Amino acid sequence: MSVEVFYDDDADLGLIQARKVAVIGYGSQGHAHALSLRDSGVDVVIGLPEGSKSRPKAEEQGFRVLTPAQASAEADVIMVLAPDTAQRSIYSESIAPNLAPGKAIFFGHGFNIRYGLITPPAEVDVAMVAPKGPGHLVRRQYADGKGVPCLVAVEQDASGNAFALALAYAKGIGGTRAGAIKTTFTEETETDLFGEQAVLCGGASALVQTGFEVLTEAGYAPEVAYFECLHELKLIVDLMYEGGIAKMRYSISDTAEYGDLSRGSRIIDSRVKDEMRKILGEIQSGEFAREWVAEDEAGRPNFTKWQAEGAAHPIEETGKKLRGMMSWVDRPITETA
Ligand SMILES: NC(=O)C1=CN([C@@H]2O[C@H](COP(=O)(O)OP(=O)(O)OC[C@H]3O[C@@H](n4cnc5c(N)ncnc54)[C@H](OP(=O)(O)O)[C@@H]3O)[C@@H](O)[C@H]2O)C=CC1
Ligand SMILES: CC[C@](O)(C(C)=O)C(=O)O
Ligand SMILES: [Mg+2]
Ligand SMILES: [Mg+2]
Repeated sequence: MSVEVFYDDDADLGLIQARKVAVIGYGSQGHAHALSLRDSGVDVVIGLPEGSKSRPKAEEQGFRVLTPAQASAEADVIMVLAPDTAQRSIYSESIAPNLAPGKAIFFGHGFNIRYGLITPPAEVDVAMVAPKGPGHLVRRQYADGKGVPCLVAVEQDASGNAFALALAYAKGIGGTRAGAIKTTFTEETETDLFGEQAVLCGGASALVQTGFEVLTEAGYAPEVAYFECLHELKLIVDLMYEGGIAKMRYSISDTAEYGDLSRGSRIIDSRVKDEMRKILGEIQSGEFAREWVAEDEAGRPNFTKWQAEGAAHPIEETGKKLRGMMSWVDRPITETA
């Protein structure tokens, strides 16, 4: 195998249990890391600004909540789980003044290090534990005795022990139950951005919406179109998750499999592949990062407009009505945060 994968037996939980961890941010990833680390016997404090919307939740869930600066001052390991676009100013205002030799700064995604927005001093460890899944499922899997795979990387090894500490952290959130893969900040950042833009989020959302539009514009019932293009996608992807595309093809009918084999490449054709390569190029050159930082600094005008357009898409109304009748869809992501 070309990568190194680490499991529970390879990680020493004692290394992170011996440290105090400040989790900066209590959103999707922050709540999952904080709750699971605490369940793993780690001393955790939360860093959130006064007036943060997340403060009541973290306090209700039994955490000491300090400002990011206070939490960073107390902790030995500072895990930055605030939005990527907020991290640069949090770092300069609250974290950097509280760094000292022997401390470690951790990230859940490499964006700010990869694009040079944060440059920690040489005397601290800089590492990453990046779960390959949404935070609410990171927590749910941990609570169910399972785990979400993580990418683990060290950018700066001041202590000589940064990788072992990062592996210990990954174990504390269940990552080494599923497998922690050793990588670099660059590989994690570029593949993560590519995956979410081209395949997992951008690609999948556009595929689902477009399929729904084609069926409803042709006069088919929105409910039928919803089940066909969105609901059933999970069931098909579950089979891929369990046994790859081969297992999915084993389970579907021959008719579906012939349609898959003969038509799939007409949908995802060479034009789509060229566009994917272009998107990867924008990530590698830093063009996407510059665009996103500028969009955020301008108050996110396009982000807000596109978010509203997505929310107003007819598939959302149809889905809301149908999901209201599905008693088995009973684990809302709001149950943990
Ligand atoms: N979402 C995911 O599943 C994944 C995320 N990641 C990475 O994890 C990191 C966190 O992302 P995510 O969990 O989605 O973030 P969320 O948007 O879900 O949560 C962000 C949290 O940070 C808080 N916050 C906002 N501003 C500040 C600030 N100035 N100081 C301290 N805390 C602040 C927010 O509080 P408030 O409620 O007040 O806004 C909120 O609690 C990112 O680096 C992301 O790329 C990595 C893998 C998957
Ligand atoms: C797929 C989106 C993601 O990269 C993730 C959940 O892993 C993110 O940034 O939220
Ligand atoms: Mg990701
Ligand atoms: Mg991501």
